Order: sequence, then structure tokens, then C-alpha cells
Amino acid sequence: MAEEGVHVLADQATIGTELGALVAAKAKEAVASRGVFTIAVSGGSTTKIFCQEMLKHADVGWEKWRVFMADERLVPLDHEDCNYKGYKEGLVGSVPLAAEHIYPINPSLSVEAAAEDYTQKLKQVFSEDVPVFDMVLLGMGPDGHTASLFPGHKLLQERTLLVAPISDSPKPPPNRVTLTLKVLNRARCAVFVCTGESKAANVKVVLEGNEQDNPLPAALVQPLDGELHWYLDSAAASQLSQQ
Ligand SMILES: O=C1O[C@H](COP(=O)(O)O)[C@@H](O)[C@H](O)[C@H]1O
Repeated sequence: MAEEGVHVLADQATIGTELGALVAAKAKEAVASRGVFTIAVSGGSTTKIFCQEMLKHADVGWEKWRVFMADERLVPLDHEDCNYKGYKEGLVGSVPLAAEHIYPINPSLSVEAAAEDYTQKLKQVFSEDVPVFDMVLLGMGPDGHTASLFPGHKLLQERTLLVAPISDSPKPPPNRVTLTLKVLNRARCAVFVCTGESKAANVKVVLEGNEQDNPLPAALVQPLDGELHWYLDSAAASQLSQQ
């Protein structure tokens, strides 16, 4: 299994292979020691890389997986922008992961009520006051956002909520729910997957900027007692001083 840190790989296919090996190892370890593997997953480019790769892994205890969305857009569950849809269609029926073990938000609620409802869904699965995910799988937008935590947004200061509503997302759609940093930073393992030249400038800011003053949401994901991995392709890593 890869040591924590920054992994610069040639391309998306190689990232898929390495990511799949890490996820498989963490899932087997979690199922063996705690009987369940809990993962929060992201939308955007991460979905396809993850789903395509995980189809190759049969023996990862799929029946014991519990899959939550790290963030979700408040759109119908069959909408192209729905993160849940990507995982349901990408995995269910192809691996032995039950549809009811992927947890969608309820898009028929207001964004505030959907966040509260999703908090209750977390509480049905986790016994801790603050859920400890075995893994949070994250992407980073070109602006440095991760999940639905955006640069300069007040949610970066949220200290109480586990799941927060956002109704002014600068990236459409505006209404979303997101796990907060309080949850992301309790994970046993946080994994970023970042590809493409458009991310290169902020990859450098996050990974080589001043830790104390770093304003970007992705830089604020620093698990208190867990591993942090960054998987980058050569384009996303192209502005790093050391590759
Ligand atoms: O809006 C979102 O964007 C981020 C980054 O997406 P990417 O396509 O640039 O990888 C994603 O991680 C997040 O889950 C999603 O809701």
C-alpha cells in the first residue's frame, strides 16, 4: 500500500490503478478490523476514475461498504449533475454493492432540511458524535475548492455542523450540501485525486504554499489522526518545484 504523501503519476489510467490498490487495501483492512468500510466520495472527475477502477476489484468486501457523498448538488437523483447518480450507475449491478448502501441526499427538501436529513443518515451508520470515515475521496476544482467548500466562503469557519447547506455556490448549481471540515478532518484517510493542467497553479499553492496562511479549502483538509494522500497526473503536478 502506498505511503501517505504526494503521488505524481503519468496519467489518469495510472492514477486509477494506484488509487484502486489503496482503496482495496483500506477497505479490506477496515472490514477485517471493524466489519464495515465507510467512504465519502466526491463528484466531478473523481467519480469516473474511481468507479472504472473499482469494477476491477471483486474481493474488497463490497457487502460491507457504506458510501456517502462528500458533497451533493440539490438536483433530482436522475439529473446529470447528481453525484449520487454517477456512483449508483457506475457501481450498482456491476459489483456486489447494494443500492441502499449508497446514501443519497433528499433533493425534494429545502437545502437546509436536506443537510439536516443527511446528518441523520450519517448518525444511523456512525456511532461517534463526529463520524470517522475510513476514507474520504476528494477532488479539487481549479479554484481550490473541495467537496462544496469554496475559497473565502463562511463554511470554512463552520465548527458545529457535520453536514452544511450552501445556497450560494459559485460553481453551479448554487444549492448544495457538503460534509464540513469537522468531518473531513476526522477521516482515517483523506485522498485527493487531481488531474489536468487547469489545477496546476492551485495544486502548487496547496502543496507548496505557506501552511498557516493557505486560503484554499483543499489545503484545510489535514486529518487530525489520519493519512493524507494526493494523487496527481503530470499535468496537475507541472508547477510543483519537486516532482
Ligand atoms: O462541484 C464539484 O467539484 C469538485 C471538483 O470537481 P472536478 O471535476 O474538478 O474534479 C468535486 O470534487 C465536487 O465533489 C463537486 O461537487
